[in-house]
Amino acid sequence: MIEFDRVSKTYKQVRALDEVSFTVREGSVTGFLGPNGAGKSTALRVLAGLSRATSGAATVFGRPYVELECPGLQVGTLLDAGAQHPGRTGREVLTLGAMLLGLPRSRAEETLELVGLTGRESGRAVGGYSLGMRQRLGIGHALLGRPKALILDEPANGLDPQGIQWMRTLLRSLADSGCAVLLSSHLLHEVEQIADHVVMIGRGRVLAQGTVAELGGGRGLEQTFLDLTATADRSAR
Ligand SMILES: Nc1ncnc2c1ncn2[C@@H]1O[C@H](COP(=O)(O)OP(=O)(O)OP(=O)(O)O)[C@@H](O)[C@H]1O
Repeated sequence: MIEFDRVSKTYKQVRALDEVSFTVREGSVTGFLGPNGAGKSTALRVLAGLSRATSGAATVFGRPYVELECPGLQVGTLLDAGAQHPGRTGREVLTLGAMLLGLPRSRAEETLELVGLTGRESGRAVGGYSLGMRQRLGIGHALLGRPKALILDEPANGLDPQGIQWMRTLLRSLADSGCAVLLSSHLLHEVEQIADHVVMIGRGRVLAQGTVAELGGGRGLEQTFLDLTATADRSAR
C-alpha cells in the first residue's frame, strides 16, 4: 500500500504540497491528475525518497521508501524517462539494473521482451531512442525487481496509441496480480481508461479523490477536472 499522510513540501516561498493525503491500495491503479505545477512530481519524488517532506509522511508498505529493505525489489519507480545514460544501450541499462538488484541477466532479457524493445532496438544507444522507447525502457527498469508497488510519473508521455494500449493492458494486469500502481498524467482520457481510482490535485492540495465513476459523474473526468482546477485558481487569487 502507498500512503500519503498530510504531506507538505515548501520550497522557499513555494508551497508545492499542502497536507496531501491519499492511499493507493494493492490491486488498484490510481491516477494522479493535476495541471502544470500542481505538485504531482514533487509528491512522487517525496514518495520515492528523492525529496524530503517539510511535514507529514509518505510511505510504501508502511515505511518511508529509504527505510525499505532492498527498495528496488519492492517498489518500481519511473520518475524521469530521460534519466538513463545516453551512451548505454537499452540492454546494458537493464542488465546493470538487474545486477544492482542481485537478479540474473536473464531477467533483463525477459524485461526487454515484456516492454516490447526488440533485439535491434535494445542494442542501440539510449541517446538515439525516441521518447516512447525511453518510456518503455523506463517502465522496464521499474519492473525489473517484480515490485508490488509502482510509482510512474507521466509514463504515457511520448507513447503512440499502440504503446498507450500496451501500457494500459500491462498496468491493469500488474494491478490484477496485486500491485499498487500510482501514475501521474495530464492525459485525462487515458487515466479514465487505465485507472480505477483518481486523485486530483491543484496548487498542492487534493481537490477530489474517488473512483473514476464517482469523479466522472456522467460528465467525464475532464469536465470535473476543469471545474475543480478553475475553482482552486479562483480561490487562490
Ligand atoms: N526544486 C524546486 N525548487 C523550487 N520550486 C520547485 C522545485 N520543484 C518544484 N517546484 C515548484 O513546486 C510546484 C510544484 O511543481 P511540480 O513539478 O511538483 O508540479 P507538477 O504537477 O509535476 O507539474 P508538471 O505537470 O508541469 O510537471 C511548482 O510551483 C514548481 O515551480
